[in-house]
Amino acid sequence: TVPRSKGLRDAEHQRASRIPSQFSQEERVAMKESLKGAIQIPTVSFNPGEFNTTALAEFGEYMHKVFPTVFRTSFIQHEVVGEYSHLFTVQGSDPSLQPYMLLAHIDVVPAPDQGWEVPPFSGLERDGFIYGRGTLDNKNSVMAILQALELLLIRNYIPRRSFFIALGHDEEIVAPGSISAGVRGTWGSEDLSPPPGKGCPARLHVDEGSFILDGFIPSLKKPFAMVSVSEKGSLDLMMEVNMTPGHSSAPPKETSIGILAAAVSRLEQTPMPNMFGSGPLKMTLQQLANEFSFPANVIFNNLWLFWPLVSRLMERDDITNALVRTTTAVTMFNAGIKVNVIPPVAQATVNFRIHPAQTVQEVLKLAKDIVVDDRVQFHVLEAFEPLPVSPFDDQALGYQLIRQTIQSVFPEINIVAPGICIAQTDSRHYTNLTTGIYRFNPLYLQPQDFSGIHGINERISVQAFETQVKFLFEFIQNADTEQRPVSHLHEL
Ligand SMILES: CCCCCCCC/C=C\CCCCCCCC(=O)N[C@@H](Cc1ccc(O)cc1)C(=O)O
Ligand SMILES: [Zn+2]
Ligand SMILES: [Zn+2]
Repeated sequence: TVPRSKGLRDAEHQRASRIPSQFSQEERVAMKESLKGAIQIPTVSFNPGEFNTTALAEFGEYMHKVFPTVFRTSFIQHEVVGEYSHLFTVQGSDPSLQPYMLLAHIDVVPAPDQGWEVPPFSGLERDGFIYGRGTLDNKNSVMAILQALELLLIRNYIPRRSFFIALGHDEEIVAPGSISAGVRGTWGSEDLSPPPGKGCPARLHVDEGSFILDGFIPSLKKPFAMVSVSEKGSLDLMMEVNMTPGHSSAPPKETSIGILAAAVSRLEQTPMPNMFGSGPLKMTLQQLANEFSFPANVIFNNLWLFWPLVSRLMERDDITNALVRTTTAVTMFNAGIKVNVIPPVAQATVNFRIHPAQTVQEVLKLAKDIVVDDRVQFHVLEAFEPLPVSPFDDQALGYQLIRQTIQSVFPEINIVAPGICIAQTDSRHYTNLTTGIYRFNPLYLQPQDFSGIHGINERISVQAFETQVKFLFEFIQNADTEQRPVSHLHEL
């Protein structure tokens, strides 16, 4: 712990130099217009190596235009990494303080027009919401981080603790993560304990990957903040059936399409085992137990007895089901060359999101045991193991900084709980550099909002975006604390 005198000075310093997170009406209008402009640039990632490079280049110029102070501040270094990713190094006044990293991504998934109330790249504002692809995933974070920094700099802020802002351009494709590869390249090290002066100096990473969750669990009436201290693994498995093509007037009993469709159907009809009780979920629910109304509070305070009931209830909803098991999503099916030709090949791709209690190999074996057809070939396209759990006890400074900022910006939220991200984030590329990886977007999220992520009518309220800027404005200042991680190998 920091000695009292130093701690006191630290607190006094914090009080004396604290910049209030109050923004003028003009600044609030400007920040929402900046987000709209960002949404209008279609920075779509399609497949590995298939990006809208024109839009990505335009976005780089756009950042210079809307955040001029960030780009002209002498203690901020900006580097373009991997052609379209951006790494900002903000040099603090106290080099003895371990730096941290804020992550976000510029690229978005495609958004066909159909189903959208407004065109997905219009950035139109309706009833207090800004609509568009990337408003939640993840241009809101890109713009909020840079906006908060711009507003701090305009108010003559000088950070004490250095930090990095890593804005990737390929998060939405399975890539080596150009920004992380670039960052590692910049720091010249791949390992957790590099020689002095080498390696990733940032021991705290904050990325997308959770929210203030509102309405995801029946009988839990109050929203709570879940900070993801881990994330599920993933396995992209391509299944293929090859057969001799021929005239469709004399077809075999089963074609390659029929064989593969049956295999895929067996996978869909046979969910992976329910792993409730092993992984961060139990911790999340135990922290929430007393927030539930009766009798749920009794149930969640006695999971040793009621866990079979809880695990069954959580299976009923797609989102909470994703917390208790490895999920199976058949996302691509390609086959056939012509209506009167027996199809030579059929391919299907299955996207598994792996529960922390399982491994890639275990899921692969389970899938083969479910398909149980040696005419089906298996090809692993990409795989990531579930990530380690980052420290979240009272000594974990990174987690505590996030918790502290949540409580100051969202005073109405009285529960901050660790949890797991059911999706993947760019932070998966940094696990060999630090264990202090946290995923949290300071936004309220309701189930219907989740359907907008990679779906239709993705939107963010103007007020929520302003609050996200406020959160980062506060977080960056909170991180200036002189408190240091305790010696027992804790990261920030
Ligand atoms: C106990 C309370 C209930 C908890 C309810 C949880 C609700 C959902 C909350 C957060 C989900 C996080 C979604 C935002 C981050 C998504 C980031 C993303 O889309 N990542 C891609 C990365 C990827 C993976 C595989 C690929 O081939 C390409 C990209 C993703 O799809 O995961
Ligand atoms: Zn994302
Ligand atoms: Zn995404």
